[in-house]
Amino acid sequence: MFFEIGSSVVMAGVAGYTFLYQSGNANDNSKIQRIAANSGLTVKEGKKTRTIQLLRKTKYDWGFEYVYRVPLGLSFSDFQNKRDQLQDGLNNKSSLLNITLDDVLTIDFKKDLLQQLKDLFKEKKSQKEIELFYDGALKIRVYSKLMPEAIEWDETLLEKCKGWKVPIGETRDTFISHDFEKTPHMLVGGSTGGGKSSFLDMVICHLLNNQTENVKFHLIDLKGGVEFFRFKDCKQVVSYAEEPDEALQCLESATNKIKELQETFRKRGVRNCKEAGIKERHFIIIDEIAEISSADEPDKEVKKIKEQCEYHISQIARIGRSQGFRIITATQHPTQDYVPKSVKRNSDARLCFRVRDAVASKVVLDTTGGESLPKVVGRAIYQDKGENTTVQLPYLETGTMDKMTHPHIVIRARKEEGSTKESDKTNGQNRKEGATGGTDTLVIEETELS
Ligand SMILES: Nc1ncnc2c1ncn2[C@@H]1O[C@H](COP(=O)(O)OP(=O)(O)OP(=O)(O)O)[C@@H](O)[C@H]1O
Repeated sequence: MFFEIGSSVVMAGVAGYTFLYQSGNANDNSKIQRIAANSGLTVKEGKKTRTIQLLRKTKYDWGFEYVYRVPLGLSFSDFQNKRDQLQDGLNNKSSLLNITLDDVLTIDFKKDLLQQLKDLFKEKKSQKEIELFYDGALKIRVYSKLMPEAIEWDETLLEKCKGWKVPIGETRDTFISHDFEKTPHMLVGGSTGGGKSSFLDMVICHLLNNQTENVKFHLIDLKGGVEFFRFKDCKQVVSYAEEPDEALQCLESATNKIKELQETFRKRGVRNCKEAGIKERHFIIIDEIAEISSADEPDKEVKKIKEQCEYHISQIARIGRSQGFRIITATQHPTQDYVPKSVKRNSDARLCFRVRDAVASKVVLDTTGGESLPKVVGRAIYQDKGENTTVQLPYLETGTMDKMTHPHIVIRARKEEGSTKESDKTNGQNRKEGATGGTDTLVIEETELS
């Protein structure tokens, strides 16, 4: 009897909170409209003052999507500028609870009820987060669960992402990865400090560990080597560049290899590396592609080099996939000038960190949204074959990255003393690729095994 009364009280309490939560949702539309009106998102038409008008409301697992007609005279960016007001307004009731029937069923009535309720309420006390989109109508997504603000990389991700998969991150309720075998080329864009290079580093570490024997890297680090230097002596790195002329050598050697393979495939009557039984995959990774854009280059000679780089990038993106070549390009300046059309056309995967404005978002994603991401490092919109998902990327810290890289480092041949830094590196690489004409004096190649 006592148990029945107790459990009824508990259920009634929980139901009360659940109602509060649900009615919170029910009120979201009127709140959004009030916030819009109070924060000046209105236009005057004669004597009337107009604001947004609800067209439809749809419930999803993650929350609700409200679609509004925007009065003439207001633009999407007017709403984006008021994103914080809209979100804060929806959260001004401090105790919104997201408790479902499943949560209630987890309560064990034989144990300390009060403690269990306290724990449940603590866990379920939720804030709402919003995202804005525009496709002729204003869409406001109200998420009932916050995205994680930071995720530490851990070793279980190596198990979760087998084959040619790499982690992308966590959504509000699931983990997603990217499969370079299914979608080979990727464009990564976002303002400075968003997490682009850290993502590229994580991709390299994953593939070094999960595809040790099959992966080949062509690393082009135009940020002065600060990002990829730790990988340059890895056995799997077949070419490495820090300057546009070195980048050209890297890219040329990649296109030559593609053409060589095309010829072999033709002779063997096979269409691609899968049919040819080739397990090797080449990753050309370029961190900051804007640095090899010919668009604003004043120096004639350098411009020529950059134009050739663009030509090779375009070739690799267009014809490389059947030969097992994948290209990942990253930029903090996503503009039409800096991202070659062929890269965009052929990169079915996109990763867009927060960008300055809708124009930049459209360059990366072909749609707006990247400019409305919250200012959270590692937060991005992942797009695979046109479908967008907001994710929080895991962060692989430097110490762990070094530990993962260390077993793959080999001692390379060094060039004669007095050689320039650039030719030193490329000669070492060319020798590895089998090119002739190097003047190396020392040939040691020692692999440290884990
Ligand atoms: N997923 C993440 N989660 C948390 N912190 C991160 C994440 N990724 C990067 N960071 C932090 O943000 C810093 C900047 O990241 P990163 O260098 O990758 O940015 P970026 O977009 O490449 O910037 P830039 O274009 O200026 O080089 C890192 O040094 C790290 O401290």
